[in-house]
Amino acid sequence: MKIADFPAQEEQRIEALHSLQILDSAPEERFDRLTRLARRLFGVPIAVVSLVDANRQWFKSCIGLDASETPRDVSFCAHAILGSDVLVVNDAAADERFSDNPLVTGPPHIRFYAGCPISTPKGYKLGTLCLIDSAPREFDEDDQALLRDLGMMVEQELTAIRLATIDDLTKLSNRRGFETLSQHALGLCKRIGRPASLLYFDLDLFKQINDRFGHAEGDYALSSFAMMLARNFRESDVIGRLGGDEFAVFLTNTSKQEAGAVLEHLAQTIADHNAASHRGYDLLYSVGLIEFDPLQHATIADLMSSADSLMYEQKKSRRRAAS
Ligand SMILES: Nc1nc2c(ncn2[C@@H]2O[C@H](COP(=O)(O)OP(=O)(O)OP(=O)(O)O)[C@@H](O)[C@H]2O)c(=O)[nH]1
Repeated sequence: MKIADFPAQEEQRIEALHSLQILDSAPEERFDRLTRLARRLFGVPIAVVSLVDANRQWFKSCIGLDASETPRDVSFCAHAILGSDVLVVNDAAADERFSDNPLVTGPPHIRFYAGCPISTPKGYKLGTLCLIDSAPREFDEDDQALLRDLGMMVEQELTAIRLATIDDLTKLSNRRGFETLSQHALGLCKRIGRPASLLYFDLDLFKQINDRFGHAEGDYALSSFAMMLARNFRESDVIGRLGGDEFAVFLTNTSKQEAGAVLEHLAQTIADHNAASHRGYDLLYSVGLIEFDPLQHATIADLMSSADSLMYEQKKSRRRAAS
């Protein structure tokens, strides 16, 4: 069996995949519709939207197969994402890359495979729309063209997810993405009885950056702040740009005291950035920190509203001090 090589720019590819926040998400009709359609059009028993993660392939939609993932080592799709066009394996038993693959020698006894790579707009191949049969098959040019068309529809659905939940400028979650993910994380903390905290940031005097240095510099300032947030918090924290110059971070399994320590570290990072950047202005912010209290906060919106109020108190007292 040949284990597929890693594609070029594997790290960026994985980052693009993870940024969609789609892995381990619930099944969705918009993808199931396409795998059902593929199965019917080609008359194959199995059709899958498979995403190739660091060590596994995970199935966003899987019709005709009772599995949600397999190790990457045995994945046909890990081979398919190395090319730019449909990978066709007419008879896996006669193909030395796959003949002793456990998915060929054991269930689901793959003999035929056709996988159309699914790309991001930047060209990272996240996975495939693939067809599987337990009997060998021919797959002519017309079949491949049809599979490409269906693959493009999967790409469009993935783009729609990205646009709906990711902020284009900073690549952080947008408000909708942040609320969805942090509501989910809050549910988890509640269930296992762990603390959670939320930070609500609003840049100070940001409008002046736009006014004095132009909108592009304002964009640069927002991106720099976002990057420092991303660098300072853990991967398990949810970071979002809520809109304009407002950002929030939801910290799982973190008390107010612990979040305060992370905040001090962030303050130092930003002070270092300001000292080194020489752009004619400093990045300044007000922040509200609140720990989840089940008696006060039923939803993430309650938590955000409390943190927003605290942020605003800080902003007001800074304005008073400055005047
Ligand atoms: N460059 C840039 N500016 C933006 C973007 N989104 C919103 N803004 C601007 O951000 C500014 C936010 O306004 P405020 O929050 O009132 O500005 P501020 O100067 O930080 O005010 P305080 O919070 O009271 O200190 C507005 O002027 C918006 O036009 C963006 O994506 N890029």
